[in-house]
Amino acid sequence: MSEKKIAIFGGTFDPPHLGHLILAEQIKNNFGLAEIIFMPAGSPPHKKDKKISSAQVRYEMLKLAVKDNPSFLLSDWEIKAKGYSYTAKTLSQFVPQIKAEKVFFIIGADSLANIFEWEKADFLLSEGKFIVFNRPGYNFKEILAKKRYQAYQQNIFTYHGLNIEISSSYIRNEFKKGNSIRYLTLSQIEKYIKKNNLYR
Ligand SMILES: Nc1ncnc2c1ncn2[C@@H]1O[C@H](COP(=O)(O)OP(=O)(O)OP(=O)(O)O)[C@@H](O)[C@H]1O
Ligand SMILES: O=C(O)c1ccc[n+]([C@@H]2O[C@H](COP(=O)([O-])O)[C@@H](O)[C@H]2O)c1
Repeated sequence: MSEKKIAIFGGTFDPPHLGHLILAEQIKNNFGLAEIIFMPAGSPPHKKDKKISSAQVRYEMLKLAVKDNPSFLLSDWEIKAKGYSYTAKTLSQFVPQIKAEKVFFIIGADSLANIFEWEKADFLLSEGKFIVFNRPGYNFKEILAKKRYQAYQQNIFTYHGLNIEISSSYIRNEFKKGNSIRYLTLSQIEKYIKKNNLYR
């Protein structure tokens, strides 16, 4: 029997966009993952001073995002956990509960570039496995050539798929300006944003 591989895709998801879905699907295909667990951060540690939508709202949007893909699951674990959503906590407390031979974290190249600012980064990179998707403006080779990354190369799996320029901040800004956000996210999420009067 082949080993079951799954990944956790953590993020703020304010809002979830097509980039998140495209990269998750591409990674699922290319790494032979059985499932991807989308994990909205309850309290994102690096967005302490930023105005973000409530965890409940971000969770509901993500529910709409994953509902048509049976391989995309959703977890409220980081939302229910107390305090900041440190990935080190998710690795030590949530990952051991998962029934799979291999568990990866999915991040974008921008997150990889900042990972040494994360809580317990050395623990994360030595005990966790990261699948990293390219992001415009970030170069895998340049990031990984830095000395601090050298010891952890065996736990960092890069995947170069499509270059996707979409970001949640772009969507929020466009929407705020009164511009259409059609085709940047799913239509049901666009409807949700309008109905709940987000980002105005
Ligand atoms: N277009 C993209 N290409 C590659 N990685 C992405 C892309 N969008 C998001 N990610 C990755 O997905 C994870 C969650 O991202 P997040 O929910 O913060 O979206 P974002 O578009 O980066 O948001 P914001 O613009 O508000 O910073 C992060 O690890 C981020 O690097
Ligand atoms: O653990 C940390 O210190 C830490 C710092 C910044 C980001 N993260 C996690 O990285 C993921 C992407 O974060 P973000 O802010 O780009 O949406 C999300 O799961 C965050 O909880 C984690």
